[in-house]
Amino acid sequence: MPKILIIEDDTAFCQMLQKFLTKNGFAVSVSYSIKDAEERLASSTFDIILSDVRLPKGNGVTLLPQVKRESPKTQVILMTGYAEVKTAVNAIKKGAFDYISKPFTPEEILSVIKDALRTKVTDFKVSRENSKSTEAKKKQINFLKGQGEKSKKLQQYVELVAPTSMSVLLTGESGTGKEVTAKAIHRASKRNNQPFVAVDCGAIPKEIATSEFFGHVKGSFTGAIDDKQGHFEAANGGTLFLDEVGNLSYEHQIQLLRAIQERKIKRVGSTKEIKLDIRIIAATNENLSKAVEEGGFREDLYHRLNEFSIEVPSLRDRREDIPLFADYFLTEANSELDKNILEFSDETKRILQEYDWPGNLREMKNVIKRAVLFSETETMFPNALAEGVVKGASKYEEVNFSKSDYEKERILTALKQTNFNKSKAAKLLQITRKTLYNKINQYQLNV
Ligand SMILES: Nc1ncnc2c1ncn2[C@@H]1O[C@H](COP(=O)(O)OP(=O)(O)OP(=O)(O)O)[C@@H](O)[C@H]1O
Repeated sequence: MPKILIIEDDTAFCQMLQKFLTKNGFAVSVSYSIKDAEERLASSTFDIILSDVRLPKGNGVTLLPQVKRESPKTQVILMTGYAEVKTAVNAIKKGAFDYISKPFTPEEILSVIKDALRTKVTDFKVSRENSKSTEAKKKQINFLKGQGEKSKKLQQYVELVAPTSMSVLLTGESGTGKEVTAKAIHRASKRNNQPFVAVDCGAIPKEIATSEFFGHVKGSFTGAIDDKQGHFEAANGGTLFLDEVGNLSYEHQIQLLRAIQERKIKRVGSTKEIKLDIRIIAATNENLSKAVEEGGFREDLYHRLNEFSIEVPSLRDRREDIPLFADYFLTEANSELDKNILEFSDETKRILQEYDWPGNLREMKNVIKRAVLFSETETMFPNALAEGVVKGASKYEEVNFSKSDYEKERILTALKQTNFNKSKAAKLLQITRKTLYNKINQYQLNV
C-alpha cells in the first residue's frame, strides 16, 4: 500500500484529505507543522509527500533538500495557492514532482498522485536518452516552433547554432522551454544519434557532485561500492545539458572548466584518463553575467559556456503564440487522459490569452491538462480552468463576466455544435429540451 505524508496546517482540510486518500487505498500520515514532518521523515519513509507550500514557520519547499537527501525515491507534490505558483515552479527545479493549485477536486489530486507513483525518480533529475529512443520518449522531446517574431528568432538561432560545435548558454525564466530547446539543438546537430544527457546542477548535493559529474571507481570513498560512470562519460560523443548551471559551487565550477578545456577527465579514485568529445549546452534563469560581476560565477567558465547565447522568451513576450501552444497542449492532454475536448470557448480563449503565465509554458501545460480532465463537454469553458488563471486574466473582472453570460455562451456553443438541433444541444448541455427552450427565451437568443 503506497505511503503518503500530508503536511498541512489547516487541520480540517488535512483530515478530509486523509480520509479521502485512505478510502482510496493509501496509508496516510499527517503532520500539521514542518517540525513534526521533519521528525516523521527522520524515522519513516514515504512514497509521496503532499505538502502545503505556506506553513507556519517555513514553507514546504524548505523540506525538499532533506527529503531528497534522506529518501531520494520519495515524490513531493506541493499544494499551492494562486500567488505561490512561482515558488512551486522553483520547487520543481529543486526536485519536487509537481504542484497542484488549491482548490482541487478529488479526481485531480488522485491523478497527480497516480502520475507521481508511476514516474520513477531518476537520480537527481538526470535524464538520459538517445535518438534511438522509444516512441514515448520521442513524444517527450516534441518542440513546437512558434509563429511570433520572438519564436521565429529563437528557431533561427537554434538552426544556426545546432550544426556547429559551439557551447550554447540558454537563458530565460523558469518553464519557458530551455530544456526542450537544448534537445532541439541536439536533434538538429550532427550528434543526434549520440546521447543527450541532462543534469540539473541545482539538485546535486555538493558532497557528491564530483563523482556525479566524473564517476568513481569502487572503494574510492565510503559508499563507492561499485564503479560508476559520471554524466560526462555518459554524454561522450553527444551533448551534455547543464541545467541551472548558476547553482554550481565555486569548486565544481573549476572542475567543470578544467574538463571542458582539457577535453579529458578521470573518475574519482582512478588515474586513467578518459578522452571527451562533448558539446555543452548550459541553462540558467539567473543573471549569470551579474553573478560573474559579483564574483559568484567564474568569468572564464562563463565565457566557455557562453560561446553563443540564446534567450528563450517568456510566454508573456510571445502572446501571439498562446493559441498555438494552447491547442498543442490540448491535443497532448487529450491523448494522455484519453479524452476528446475539441476546442476552447471564446471566453476561455480570452482568459488564456490575457493571463500572465508566471510559470510560462510549464504552467500552461499543467493548466490545460487539469482543465481537460474537468471538462465534460467537447468545448472547454472557463469553469474548467484553475480559479487563479481566471482571476489573473485582468479583463475578466473588468467585464464582470457573470453566470448568465457564461450560461448563454455555453448554450450558443452547444447549439452551433449540434447544427442548431435543440434536442441534441439539450443532451449535450445535460438539460431537458424544455429547460433549453426556457433559456433561449430568457436570453432572447435568436436561434
Ligand atoms: N517549444 C515547446 N514545444 C512544446 N512544449 C514545450 C515547448 N517549450 C516548453 N514546452 C513544455 O513546457 C514545459 C517546460 O519546459 P522546460 O522544462 O524545457 O522549461 P525550462 O525553461 O527548462 O524550465 P526550468 O528553468 O524550470 O528548468 C515542458 O513540459 C515542455 O514540454
